[in-house]
Parts: sequence; C-alpha cells; structure tokens
Amino acid sequence: MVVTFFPGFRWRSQLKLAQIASPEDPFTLEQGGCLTEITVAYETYGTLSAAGDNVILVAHALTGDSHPAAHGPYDEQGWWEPLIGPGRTLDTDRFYVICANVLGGCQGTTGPASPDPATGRAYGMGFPEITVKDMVKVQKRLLEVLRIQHLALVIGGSMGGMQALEWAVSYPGFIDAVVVIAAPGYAAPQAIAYNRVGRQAVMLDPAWQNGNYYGGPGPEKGLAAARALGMITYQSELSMAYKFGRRTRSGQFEVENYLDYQGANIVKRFDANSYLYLLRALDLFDISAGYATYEDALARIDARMLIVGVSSDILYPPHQQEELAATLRRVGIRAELAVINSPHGHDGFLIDFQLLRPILTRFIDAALPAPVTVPIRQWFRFRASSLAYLGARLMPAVELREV
Ligand SMILES: CC(=O)SCCNC(=O)CCNC(=O)[C@H](O)C(C)(C)COP(=O)(O)OP(=O)(O)OC[C@H]1O[C@@H](n2cnc3c(N)ncnc32)[C@H](O)[C@@H]1OP(=O)(O)O
Ligand SMILES: N[C@@H](CCO)C(=O)O
Repeated sequence: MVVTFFPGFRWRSQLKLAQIASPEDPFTLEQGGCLTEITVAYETYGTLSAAGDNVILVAHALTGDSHPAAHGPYDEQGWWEPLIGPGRTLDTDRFYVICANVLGGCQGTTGPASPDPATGRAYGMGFPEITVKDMVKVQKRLLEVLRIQHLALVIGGSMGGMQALEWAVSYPGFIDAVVVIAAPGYAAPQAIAYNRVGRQAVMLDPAWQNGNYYGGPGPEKGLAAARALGMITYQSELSMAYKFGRRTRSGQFEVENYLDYQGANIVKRFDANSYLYLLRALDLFDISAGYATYEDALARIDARMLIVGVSSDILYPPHQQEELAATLRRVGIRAELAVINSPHGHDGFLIDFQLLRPILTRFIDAALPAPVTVPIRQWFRFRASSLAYLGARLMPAVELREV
C-alpha cells in the first residue's frame, strides 16, 4: 500500500490511518465503480467507554479535515475548537469523539490525488464519482474496523450536516441522536448553480489539463476563483458590509483583497480535483435517492433529530431546514428545529459558537442524558460512611469520574 498526500496536507501528531477496502474487500460506490484501496485519516478525542455507548461522530464540511479541535495546549486549533474538548459542548471527558476526512478529500483520506493501485499514478479524473452516501459508508466501515457498534450522536454543518442526515437515514438503529446544521434534505438548483460555476472556473484553467496536473503547479487561478465564488455564498450582505464596507487598500476594494486572500489560501491547502469531486457530491445530495419518496427516506429514521439553520444563509437558506424539520415531523420523527439569528451567513456554523452552544447543549442533555456521576474524591468521602458505601455498591449504574 502506498500512501501519498496532496502537498498542502498537514501531518497531525494524533492523525491515525485505517484501511477500509482491499482487493478482497472492495468498496462499491453508489454511482457505480469500486475502489480496492481506501485509506481513511481520522482523529479521536476522549476515551471510549467500556460499553461503547459514548461515541460522537463529527462530520466536516467541504474543505474541512479530521482535525476539529486541538489535542492539547501545544496542538494546532481545529475548525470547531470552541465546541469540542473537556467540559465543552461535545465534552471529551464524557464522549469519545471521532472525526474522519471524507472520501474524495485530500487531507489523508483517499481521493483523486491518491495513487490508483492499477497505474501507480494519481487517479485524477479517473477517480470514481462519489456521493455523500459513499462518504458515510466509508465512515461506517471505519467504525467497523474500530469495533464501534453504536453512535450516541452524529453532528455536522453544511456537507457535514448532509452526512449526519445520511447517517440517520442509512443506518437506523445505529444512532441515538443526530444534529444537522446549515444543510438541506436535497441540494436546490441555486446551490447547484453556484457549484457549476466553481467547477467551470477550475476546468477552464489551462493548467487543469483534464485533471492530470500532479507534479506541476495545477489550476491555481481556477481554484482560487472557484473558492472566491464559494466564499461569497458562505457569507451575507450584512457580514460583508460590516467587514469590508467600501474600503479600499492597494487599489482594490477590501472585499476583493479578502477574496484574493481566500483564493490564495485554498490553493495552498486543497487539491483542485478534490474540490471538483466534492462539489459534485454536494450537488448530487438528495436524501430520497434510492427510496420511493422523500418522506419514505426520512421515515426510516429512528434517531432523535435536531435541525439547525442560520438566518442569513444564502447557500442552504433556513426555509430548507424548516422544510426538512416539518417533513420529519409529518412522518412521525421526533425532530426539533432551531434557527440561529446570525448575520454571518452559511459559515455561521463555524463562527457563531455562542449561539450554537446553548441549542446543542440543551439537545444533547435531553437526547443523551448523562449517567449519574459521583466525583471520585466525593466517593472516597462516602466510603467512610458504611451506609453510603453500601448505597454505592447497590447502584452499579453509578459511574465514577476523576475530578
Ligand atoms: C467546516 C469545516 O469542516 S472546516 C473548513 C473551515 N475553514 C474554512 O472555511 C477556511 C476559510 N476560513 C474562513 O472562511 C473563515 O476564517 C471562517 C469561516 C472559518 C471564520 O470566519 P471569520 O471569523 O468571519 O473570519 P474572516 O472571514 O473575517 O477572516 C478569515 C481570514 O481572512 C483574512 N481577512 C479578513 N479581511 C481581509 C481583507 N480585507 N483582506 C485580506 N484578508 C482578510 C483574515 O485575516 C483571516 O485570515 P486567517 O484565516 O489567515 O486568519
Ligand atoms: N467554509 C466551509 C463550509 C463550506 O460549506 C468550508 O470551506 O468547508
């Protein structure tokens, strides 16, 4: 097995790799074709309980990776840092959090930049078409490798929210609760239209060379333009007015400087072909695919659902989350809806932690009530009293926790 990473890939001290497909056990894709080798890059936080009942799967968005939070004070901060860690919303003193880079990505998991075992060269556009369902199936296989048989929670925003919803529909009985943030039940034409222009920007760059640019500079201008367009859809009129106004610097509007900066950044950290494949997976997302109706698909769910929208999201606007939550309720699923009142647009799920935190905490407390815990120091005090000691022995469900 050869593992190569896209040049922008950053090795993380706690990154783990798992093989979830082989020539003997190939991975069949939803749109056809199969992969005989899949490496999955993932990170974990906290400790798996003996009963295996404390696992949270965090799913990342388009250009995210397996690093939602730092592993310690000297580690690089992650993209959901304020939500994950000891005592935080996804409390790693209690939960075992797993986050994996998606299939088709370029941050350690197999994607178009990975070597095709048949040729030894990068797949490029020879990589099979992938869907959100495939991403989730890869995560399920990863959990099988890790011998995890149950998920307490799946949570994600944007493409991560699509994965969370896909988990709920594809694997009923496997999950207690699911949080879908800033994601729809299916990609609407306007979102597909944005992605179409983004893909064209990459593919019209002469340096794209039909995807065979590995070893050379690649379609840097096209990818930067695609990201600039994407960034516009992740923000809002208000957030742009507030951040940039009509200010200028070096002969350009600040908003132009910003888009240039974000374009230059993506080129450093992301593979253009991965970008094409993941945008296509976003467009193909329709939770009803493979089922008779949208309602039939959603009716399969038996997890408790929380659907969260961002009021100023122009990419997957809140009426799409309202429709999803209403349909879930109509088919008898226990679903809550919350719309955060944020000016930050779609990327509010990466910014508005003070708004997300209480909503998530309330849902997690209700859907996944914590076992009664007795801090260990207190337990030793109890032990002095034979009555309390006896009580503790009579209650095997009481967990002891270090404080
Ligand atoms: C969800 C996942 O799974 S992970 C993917 C998340 N990461 C990304 O999307 C990467 C791109 N980053 C971003 O879009 C944003 O940083 C967010 C959404 C994460 C946070 O948004 P905000 O806090 O509003 O940051 P904002 O958009 O103002 O600034 C982002 C960057 O632009 C820079 N910037 C701001 N204004 C300007 C300007 N006028 N000209 C040039 N650069 C600018 C900032 O310095 C900052 O740089 P840095 O990322 O190197 O620190
Ligand atoms: N800004 C985020 C969310 C996009 O949906 C990303 O780049 O992944």
